[in-house]
Amino acid sequence: MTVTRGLEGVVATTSSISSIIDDTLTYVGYNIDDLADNASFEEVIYLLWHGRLPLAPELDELKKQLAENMALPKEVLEHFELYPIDKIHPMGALRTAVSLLGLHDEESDVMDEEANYRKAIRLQAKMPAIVTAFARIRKGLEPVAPRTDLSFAANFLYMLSGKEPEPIAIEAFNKALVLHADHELNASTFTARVCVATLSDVYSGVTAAIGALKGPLHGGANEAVMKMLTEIGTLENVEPAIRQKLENKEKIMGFGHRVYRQGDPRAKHLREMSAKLTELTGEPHWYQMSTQIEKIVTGEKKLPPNVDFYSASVYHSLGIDHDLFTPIFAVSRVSGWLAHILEQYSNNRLIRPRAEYTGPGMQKYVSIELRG
Ligand SMILES: CC(=O)SCCNC(=O)CCNC(=O)[C@H](O)C(C)(C)COP(=O)(O)OP(=O)(O)OC[C@H]1O[C@@H](n2cnc3c(N)ncnc32)[C@H](O)[C@@H]1OP(=O)(O)O
Ligand SMILES: O=C([O-])CC(=O)C(=O)O
Repeated sequence: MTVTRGLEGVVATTSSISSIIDDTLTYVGYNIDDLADNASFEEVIYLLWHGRLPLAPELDELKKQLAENMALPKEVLEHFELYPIDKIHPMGALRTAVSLLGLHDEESDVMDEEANYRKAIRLQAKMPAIVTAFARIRKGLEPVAPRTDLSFAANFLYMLSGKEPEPIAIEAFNKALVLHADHELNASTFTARVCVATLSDVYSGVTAAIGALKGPLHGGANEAVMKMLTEIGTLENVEPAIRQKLENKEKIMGFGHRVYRQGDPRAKHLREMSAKLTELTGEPHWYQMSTQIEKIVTGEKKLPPNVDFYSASVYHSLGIDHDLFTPIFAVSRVSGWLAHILEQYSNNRLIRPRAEYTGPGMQKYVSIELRG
């Protein structure tokens, strides 16, 4: 047996959803730069789920279905009262709420193609309501009901703050959702595919994926970036703090990537947004500190920033609590998870690799009184 640590470079499936070839990311053949500059998140959802861009009536229909399915069942809203909401991480709450949603979906275990598509719509639509309701309830505020006249991006910001968002905030948030939607066989998407390849249900696949995204080596890195920026605090502190971290062999959050070598094509869009938004909020130091960190880390370690690095200062500038950054990643990435789940069902085979055993050789069972 040859063991490839972390499955690096192992091709585990075929997929027609997204590809990373020579550091270029495409969704169904469309370059991410093109989509980031032009597409609405709803169009991207359609693209990932149907393998083509929608015609106008198809997009209208998807928007209508999403809008109709955004509100949460009362059982899910009420469950936030069951735990000390101000002490838990919102990714834990999201993971539990999605699992609970499955219990209140009569079609949860219906395994035909159409039922699975309907569940995909319901889950995609309800993720923003879960994250924003959690964020408000823990501050003693009432959840805000979604509005059918707002886009997906605008609705998220509206449900979070209770105020109609500015056009620039909607544009930035839509772009962030487009950039995070899918990414080939990343850890959380692989998790979702492994789960549903046992012919388990859609809710189980997404619940498992949320668990995988939560970790700081994956989606949890965006929150960790903001923590690092906050701890460093000022532009003057950047140089000594980062050099110290590198000397201590600490990982600098938001840098490096398993697949990209020259750089993550999504980072430049987020860098640009970070420059614009931090200027507008009167906090340009977050952007200046970030570019300074990038200069040192790329210079010293040849490691370029990934999608999580500049998204931190972008979300901060939109007034979003730092521990909601990873749940927002999930609000976008669930579109990719669902596309992969539907693709997995359509051509399923159990995913079950092998492990090379490195434990002790054959041993004889000794009864407990004779051990020691
Ligand atoms: C959406 C996303 O999931 S994007 C990734 C988000 N995660 C992060 O930003 C966390 C920081 N980055 C990392 O931990 C890694 O770069 C990962 C997890 C993204 C990729 O990891 P891998 O491909 O497994 O690379 P691995 O962790 O083995 O690193 C290889 C070498 O580069 C170094 N390295 C990798 N990333 C970093 C980093 N961010 N800072 C400092 N050194 C790093 C490692 O220390 C290691 O050095 P060594 O060979 O001297 O021991
Ligand atoms: O692909 C990966 O390994 C991680 C990543 O960038 C993503 O999930 O967007």
